[in-house]
Parts: sequence; structure tokens; C-alpha cells
Amino acid sequence: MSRTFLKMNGLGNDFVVIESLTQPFDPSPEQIRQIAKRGQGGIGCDQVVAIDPPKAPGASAYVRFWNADGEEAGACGNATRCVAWLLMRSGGKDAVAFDTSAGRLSGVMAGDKRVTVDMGEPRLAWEQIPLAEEMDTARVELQVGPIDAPWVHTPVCVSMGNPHVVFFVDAPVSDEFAEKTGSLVEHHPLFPEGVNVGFAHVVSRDHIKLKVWERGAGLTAACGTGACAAQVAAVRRGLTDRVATVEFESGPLVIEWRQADGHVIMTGPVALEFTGKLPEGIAA
Ligand SMILES: N[C@@H](CCC[C@H](N)C(=O)O)C(=O)O
Repeated sequence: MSRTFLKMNGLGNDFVVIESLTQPFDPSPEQIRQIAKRGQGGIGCDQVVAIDPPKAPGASAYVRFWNADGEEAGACGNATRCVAWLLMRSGGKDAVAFDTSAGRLSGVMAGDKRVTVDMGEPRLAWEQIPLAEEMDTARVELQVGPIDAPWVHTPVCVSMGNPHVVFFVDAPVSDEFAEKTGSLVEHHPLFPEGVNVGFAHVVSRDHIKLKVWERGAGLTAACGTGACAAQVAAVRRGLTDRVATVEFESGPLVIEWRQADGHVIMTGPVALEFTGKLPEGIAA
């Protein structure tokens, strides 16, 4: 039976979203890679997202995320806004909660195709990132760079349900620098589960410019959990206040690391591009 999908994006970070509420979706890594492939019969996306039936009371769904390389990821911030918007739209509500492998997330409408999500508390202990050895995650002993470019060092590590390392840089980095350095850091032995790599330039106490090399997907137009991690990292280092705009070249997200309960709150846009049917050969 062929399966319907929705193509969505958050600031250009794009997803194939599959509603598996009535028809189970259990893809192999190879099927995910085929769906994510740009051209050559694939749909093309950074992540594939499945919206399964809820497993616990109070949730509208259980949501899973896979990177373009076929591996499952614990969290995806931009897709979280997209899924929250879809569930609110189909349920005729302006608030929703759903579960993921990293915990419960919730969202509210914040305007036309604009959603605020509660991404929960960041995890900051070295075992929670995880790192391969005990270290202060606010000042990680790591210095890295390609042979022909300046090195970056002493990053902050944050888990938003997925692992992030954030390097603070004096000026926004080029795509070429992020690709070369990000791919080196993603597979560094300090990160046994790999890592998403952010390069954050703090413009002012409420403004960060960010580029993210994503684990399993490479350089993406934006990374929601990367934006949350960059703001948490900047607050930990005393560089920003609790609320900041985190700006990608594709647009801004507003991130608050809320003092009251320690939760990270993200507001940003969602876009529905088109709907389609997965080709029979790659429908799981
Ligand atoms: N694009 C995402 C993050 C997707 C998962 C990440 N690449 C990982 O492997 O943890 C976002 O918007 O957060």
C-alpha cells in the first residue's frame, strides 16, 4: 500500500513527515536513506519524522526522528515545531503535547504558521551528553580544526535529548569552515554517540549568529536543538541573557532558557511545502 507523506521545513531544515497513527512505519536505515536522498528517486530531506499513536496518557502522539544517514535521533527542534503545528491543526486545538524517546514535549500556536515549543530541560552532565570521559561541560578540553584554517577550542556541551557541542567564534564562520571542522568534530572520540557541532558568534546579549553541522545530516539551513544548545551554552558562559534571538542565514528563532523551571522554550516558523506518496519501492 503506498503511503502519504508531508514535506515540511523549519527555516529551511527540511523533513519528510509520515503520519503512522493508523499504518505502522518501521523503516530500515536503507529505506530512510532512500527517502532522504536528493534526486535519484528520493524525496530529499535532512530528517524523516514519524508520528505514531500515543503510548502514554496526556500525549497526542509518539514521535520518532531519523537523520538522512538512516540513524535514529533523540530530538529535532525544527521538526518538533512542525509536528506540533500538524497535531494542533488536525485536532483543532491551539496547544498539544507528545512524547519522544527523549521525553515529553509540548507546543502552542504563536501566530500564523508560528509555533512555540517547550523543549524541556537541557542535560549538562558529561555522562548525559555523552562524553567519553569526565569533563566540565562548560569548558571542554578540545581544540580542533582543519589543516588550512584557524582552530576552534574550549566549547560548551549540552544535550537537548541529542548531543551538541558549541564553539564560540569571533565572527560568523563560512560554510566551508563549518563543513571541514564540523565533520572532524562529529566523529571525534570524545563523543561516543557522535555530536552536532555549532559555531556561535555572540553579537550582543540577546543575539547570536549560528551555523550548525548536524550529526548524520551535515550542514543544514537551521537546527532547532542547535539553537537551544547555543543559547544554553551562551548563558552558561555569561555571554547572553535568558532570552535571545538565534539567527541562521535562513532566519531567526527566539530561544528562552526559562529561569523559573529550567526549560528551554523555542519560537519559530513552520512551513508545509507539499504532500505526496512515497514510491512503492521505498515505502516501509
Ligand atoms: N535538525 C534538527 C536536529 C536533528 C537531529 C540531529 N542531527 C542529531 O543527530 O541529533 C533540529 O532542528 O534540532
